[in-house]
Amino acid sequence: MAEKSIAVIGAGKWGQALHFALSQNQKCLITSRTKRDIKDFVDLQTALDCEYLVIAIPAQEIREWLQENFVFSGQKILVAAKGIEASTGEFLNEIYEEFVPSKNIGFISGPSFASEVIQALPAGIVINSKSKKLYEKFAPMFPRFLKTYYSDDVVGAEICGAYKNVIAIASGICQGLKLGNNARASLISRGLVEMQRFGKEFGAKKDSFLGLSGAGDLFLTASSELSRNFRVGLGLAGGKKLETILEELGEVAEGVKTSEAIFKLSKKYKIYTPIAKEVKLILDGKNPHDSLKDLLRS
Ligand SMILES: NC(=O)C1=CN([C@@H]2O[C@H](COP(=O)(O)OP(=O)(O)OC[C@H]3O[C@@H](n4cnc5c(N)ncnc54)[C@H](OP(=O)(O)O)[C@@H]3O)[C@@H](O)[C@H]2O)C=CC1
Ligand SMILES: O=C(CO)COP(=O)(O)O
Repeated sequence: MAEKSIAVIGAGKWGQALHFALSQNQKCLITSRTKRDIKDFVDLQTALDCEYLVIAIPAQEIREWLQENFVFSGQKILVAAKGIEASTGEFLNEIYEEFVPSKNIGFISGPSFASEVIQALPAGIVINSKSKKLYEKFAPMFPRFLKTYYSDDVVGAEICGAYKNVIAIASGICQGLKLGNNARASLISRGLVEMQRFGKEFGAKKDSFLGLSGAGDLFLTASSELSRNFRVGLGLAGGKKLETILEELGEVAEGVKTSEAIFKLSKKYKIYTPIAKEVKLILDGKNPHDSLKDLLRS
């Protein structure tokens, strides 16, 4: 293993932004499934040989990718994805724990649009890990424009990052239907309560929902057209088919599949999650107007 070396795996929007950020303080390599003519691009094996890895492969794809490509040999890993596996309802930390010991892994959360990070605009992110030592190793690798915080609430951060994408879809629908700012604020704040209620069932800490990982990322994503999930909501409100919306987007919107996972988990554990449920029903074809009426009117 090449000691102190770092690589980003997955050169999508977020992977490239993280590569840019991590290249400020040290040399950072990058690799992806599709070869690209970009600075520091290497083959997968060269990246896997690095001591530090940042993995920016979407949640629904990661299990298969790990099974096919990854052998643990002491690497220290940060997971950049935000989502819950729809086929099993498993959180990313549960998937990764089959491959990586918990002291070697952390999860990035917090409000951080790739398009702003890649312009070196300031943001606060949280590195969530059972190991503070891991945080202390990664933190100095980030540039000053990304202020890093530590939390040991891995499951809380994961639920915040995944759930806010679903609320962002609902918020985009609300905006697309022109229901007004009051309605949108109601939806976002009820969404925060819903996320927290869901998280409680899995041992998440309340504070995570009130800080950068929860409220921070929710307010960002659920109120901006820079969010892919918010744009999915706008498209649904405009009567577009989901397939068309995703094709036009050309990037991942994790909230779509995550709403399925939340629906499943809520049923299994009997958790009251009305917004996520309506998002799932809309994605399955329910009229968005009827859904939002059901949610917002008494
Ligand atoms: N964009 C953002 O602002 C932020 C995104 N995130 C999260 O980061 C994750 C990635 O998002 P983002 O980079 O924006 O998404 P993109 O859609 O831009 O890119 C996803 C990348 O994942 C790679 N990929 C997809 N499927 C596979 C697979 N089966 N095997 C290997 N690689 C695969 C693709 O690589 P290739 O193109 O080489 O085929 C693609 O470039 C998501 O979970 C997202 O929620 C988190 C914070 C901010
Ligand atoms: O997680 C994000 C910002 O923190 C990005 O959100 P979208 O995937 O909706 O664009």
